[in-house]
Amino acid sequence: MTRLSVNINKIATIRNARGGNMPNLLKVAEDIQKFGAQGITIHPRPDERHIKYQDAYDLKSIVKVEYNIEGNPMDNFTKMVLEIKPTQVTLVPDAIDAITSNAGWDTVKHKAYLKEVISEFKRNGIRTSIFVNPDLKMIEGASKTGTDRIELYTEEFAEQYSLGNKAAIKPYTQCAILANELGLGINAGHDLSLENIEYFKQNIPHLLEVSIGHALICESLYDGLEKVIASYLKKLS
Ligand SMILES: CC(=O)[C@@H](O)[C@H](O)COP(=O)(O)O
Ligand SMILES: NCC(=O)COP(=O)(O)O
Repeated sequence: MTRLSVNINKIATIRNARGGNMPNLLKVAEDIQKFGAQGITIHPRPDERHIKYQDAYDLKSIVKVEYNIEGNPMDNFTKMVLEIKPTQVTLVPDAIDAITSNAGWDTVKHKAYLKEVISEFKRNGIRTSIFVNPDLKMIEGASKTGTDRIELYTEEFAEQYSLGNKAAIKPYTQCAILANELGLGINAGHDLSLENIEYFKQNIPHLLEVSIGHALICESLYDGLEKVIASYLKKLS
């Protein structure tokens, strides 16, 4: 089974548009869990344009399933994660002003740095995952950082799949096979959707978890969160 972790950044985006508390992020997180999602993901960014750091703290007592916090391990972020102690931290090498995540780690170049931050999180009982492009060298590099898992960055797959290029799955499959051989757990995310998730799941062995936000919230505008989450769960079972 592959677990579904729902990224709720976009709920906070809508809330922040008016400065009030509608929609109520905590209530939505509770409902998403009630609808069967096995995880809640947030990706607070330094400008707090969607998830605010305070949200990350407030969610701690609300999230009863896996709590996954994503971000670049800069000082404020690291301090917050160490205080909250979520189930998992996913390290993403975002630039401060990135519109959204747009690259994985260079796990060879940043091996020493990643090793250091990963060991600090793990010492505190937090599972680690690092965001990587589907590149065998980066998977090999990841295995030398001590991380528990990798998150395959799926934007390129999603883009190519939408254009009809199903062969774009190949590097992802190869990376999943290698990651599993090297003892790494496999997560994936970015631009996954109801359209592409089934094909992705069928072609990625040992896929433990997907985190999905943007498309899932857009799909829910038409069909509602409960129905959309049920559709993902069916495709991931
Ligand atoms: C790592 C990843 O792919 C997602 O967390 C994505 O970056 C969502 O972030 P935004 O909602 O800010 O686009
Ligand atoms: N880690 C990926 C994530 O949390 C959601 O990405 P997206 O579905 O919003 O592109």
